[in-house]
Amino acid sequence: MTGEHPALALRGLAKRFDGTIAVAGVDLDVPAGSFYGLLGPNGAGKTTTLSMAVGLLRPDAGSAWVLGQDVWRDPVAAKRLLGVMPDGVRLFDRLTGAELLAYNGLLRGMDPAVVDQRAAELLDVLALGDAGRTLVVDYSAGMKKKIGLACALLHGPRVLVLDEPFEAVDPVSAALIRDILTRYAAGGGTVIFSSHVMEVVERLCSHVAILAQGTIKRVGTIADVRGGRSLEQVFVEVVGGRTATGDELSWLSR
Ligand SMILES: Nc1ncnc2c1ncn2[C@@H]1O[C@H](COP(=O)(O)OP(=O)(O)OP(=O)(O)O)[C@@H](O)[C@H]1O
Repeated sequence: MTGEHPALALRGLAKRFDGTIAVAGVDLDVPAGSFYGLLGPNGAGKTTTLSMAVGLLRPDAGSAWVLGQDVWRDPVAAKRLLGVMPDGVRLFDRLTGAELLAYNGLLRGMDPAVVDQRAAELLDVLALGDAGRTLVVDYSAGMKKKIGLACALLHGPRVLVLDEPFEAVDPVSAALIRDILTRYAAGGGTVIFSSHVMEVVERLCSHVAILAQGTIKRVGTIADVRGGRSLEQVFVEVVGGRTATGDELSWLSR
């Protein structure tokens, strides 16, 4: 039974790299059926947190559960429920998009006929149909995002975890991805994605967490976190940041 569990539950997740604390003890509950945005500035620890949450990076401390399945104790059960689009992880890029999808489907033990049918549909919906015979290594950055999303969706996961899905994606493709994710969430799936883009999170998400310096600074529904202000105002207040005095870079002025 997974019905009563959060889609994703993180407790005390922590990671250090060579003495630098990347993630300093993250607790988070992502309700099943929510559309969850993980916001944070560069270096906040978003990728590290999501990688530990989905079983790609072993935490120094803490635990992660997907719909009640322990990601680190029972990775196979957890990964069956998960679709993941990591950031910066190399795809097997000497394959065409269609071959990459077939490879992913067969690795997951799916029926080849189902893989073929879903792969064709995903390539078509993501406007990658014409690129079906192009090697992924020759795809643009945005096309790589889209084939990564197709790989994450292929087995019909219950929970989708996407690292920066809108980065390097043109507005038309971004709208396409938004549409697919909205339909997926409307069908009962849970989406959690990291982003720097306030408008996307504000437009799509039911919930948001703001991460800075490896800890969660704000968490809740979008309305609760905003508290009547814009998300950008809250983000800047939480994250801080230096204000230019106007004297810097004067050598750039003609
Ligand atoms: N493999 C690694 N080795 C050493 N340091 C790392 C490694 N991965 C991440 N870090 C450090 O951990 C911190 C958090 O990085 P992380 O990539 O999780 O942040 P992020 O919020 O995803 O950033 P961005 O928005 O820029 O992608 C940073 O200080 C980064 O330099």
